[in-house]
Amino acid sequence: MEIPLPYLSSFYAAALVIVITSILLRKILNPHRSNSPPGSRGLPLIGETLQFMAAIRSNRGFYDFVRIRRLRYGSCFKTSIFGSTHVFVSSTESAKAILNNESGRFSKHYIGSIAELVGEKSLLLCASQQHHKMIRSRLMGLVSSRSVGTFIEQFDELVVRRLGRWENDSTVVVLDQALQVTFEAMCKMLMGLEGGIPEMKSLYDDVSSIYQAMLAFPLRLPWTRFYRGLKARKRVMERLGRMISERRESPQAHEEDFLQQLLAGGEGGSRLTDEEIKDNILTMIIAGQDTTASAITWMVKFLGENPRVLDTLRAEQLGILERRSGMEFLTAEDLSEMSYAMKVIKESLRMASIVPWFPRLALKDGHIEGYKIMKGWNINVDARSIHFDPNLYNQPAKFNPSRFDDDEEEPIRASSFLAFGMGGRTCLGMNLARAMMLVFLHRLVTSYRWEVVDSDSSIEKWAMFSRLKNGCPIHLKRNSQHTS
Ligand code: HEM
Repeated sequence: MEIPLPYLSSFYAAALVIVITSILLRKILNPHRSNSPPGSRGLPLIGETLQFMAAIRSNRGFYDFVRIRRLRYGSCFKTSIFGSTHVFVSSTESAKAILNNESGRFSKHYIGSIAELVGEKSLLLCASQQHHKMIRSRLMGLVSSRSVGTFIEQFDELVVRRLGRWENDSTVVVLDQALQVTFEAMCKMLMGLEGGIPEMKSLYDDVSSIYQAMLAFPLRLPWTRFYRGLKARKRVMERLGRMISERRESPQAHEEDFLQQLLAGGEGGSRLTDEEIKDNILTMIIAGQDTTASAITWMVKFLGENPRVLDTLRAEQLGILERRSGMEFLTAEDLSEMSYAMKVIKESLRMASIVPWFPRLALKDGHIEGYKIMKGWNINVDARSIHFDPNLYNQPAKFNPSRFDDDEEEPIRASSFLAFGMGGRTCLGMNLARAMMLVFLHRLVTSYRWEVVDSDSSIEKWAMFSRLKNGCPIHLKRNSQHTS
């Protein structure tokens, strides 16, 4: 049946009047919206949560949700996820203002499910500046130059042992190897746990379940990912609780690891509570293991795809290997000589943008990039977009470590490189992360030649940090002239 033309045009005219009236009414009833950042709030109540969840479950990764909207709306846009308004910003000026937070207008804020999984006493979550300062100062012992020095040698021992087990002419999955070695390193440093004991395997599985639950829909039903994460957290907390009790009963029986330092208390008798200690040990494992392992995996992939860069890197690393011949494990001094490797690391971190955005909460009404921001909104600094901004990085999609040369005409400014964040919440473990990446790189390029077997760049579903789905499988040939 055909609808007569006059009816059709009056239908369209009526629809147009309704749309215009509703836009005008919304502006009159809610004056704040007029200067609000562009973007869609999606459906009533659920907003754009379904689209966000779809991105998490896709092979393009959860950043794709942000990327699409950034292209559609520009460098500052808003959306609504899990019942809250989220604003994403990607100019370096806004990033500096928000992350340095001199105005005190912002605090750190994660979605509730993450807070429940890592624990409310975690450094990652401390919202009050004073509480954050206290916890951070107590955790600083982990990254003192003495601790980092000891850690480098311990980590090198673990890497040498692991790479020594790889068979010539075989294929290994870099992500699996890196996750295991970074996990062993964190457990050794934090709790004095040695690899190979059965406890480590169950701890590894529990930490993986917690990680996998971080972006899951927060449903507490026994078959859900979130519920499994909460159960795993409970087991980790119980295990840490038992460890703390044993150490209190016989303090001399334990070596000087980080847990022991925390139990001993700081200068002036300041101590963290058991809850603070447990939440922060878990935080360090999660923050330290997954990020660093993902970064190592991307780095190996980028190097495999850029043979010239790999040749320059190998020449530098073989030079260092020869200079230190006969010495056992790498030291902080050795790492300080790895200037090209350091640029490879920076470039890999830029391109991988492991932590793609940094979440904050607006504590007051205010303005960002000329738009009105309301108290209680989530403000996210989109670091990935800054890392790929062609005004800041020439040919941003090209893997080019030399862009970090000191004598570059326009050196890269601190606010353009946000791999470890900026301001008071800068990554606590960045020196450990850099050290792990340098050590892994040194041993890999001096012991093996490799080819990336599967160049697929799909992102792992549900991953909180950007991780390659195939884990980057590489085929290895032992470098017979230069084994350590
Ligand atoms: C390549 C590896 C790593 C990357 C890319 C990375 C990245 C980041 C970033 C971007 C932040 C700041 C987030 C924000 O401002 O919202 C951060 C914070 C943090 N990172 Fe890392 N991280 C890495 C490794 C590590 C390691 C090895 C540890 C510990 C052993 C660690 C512990 C932490 C902690 C505790 C915080 C919270 C700091 C605070 O709020 O004061 N990270 N990390």
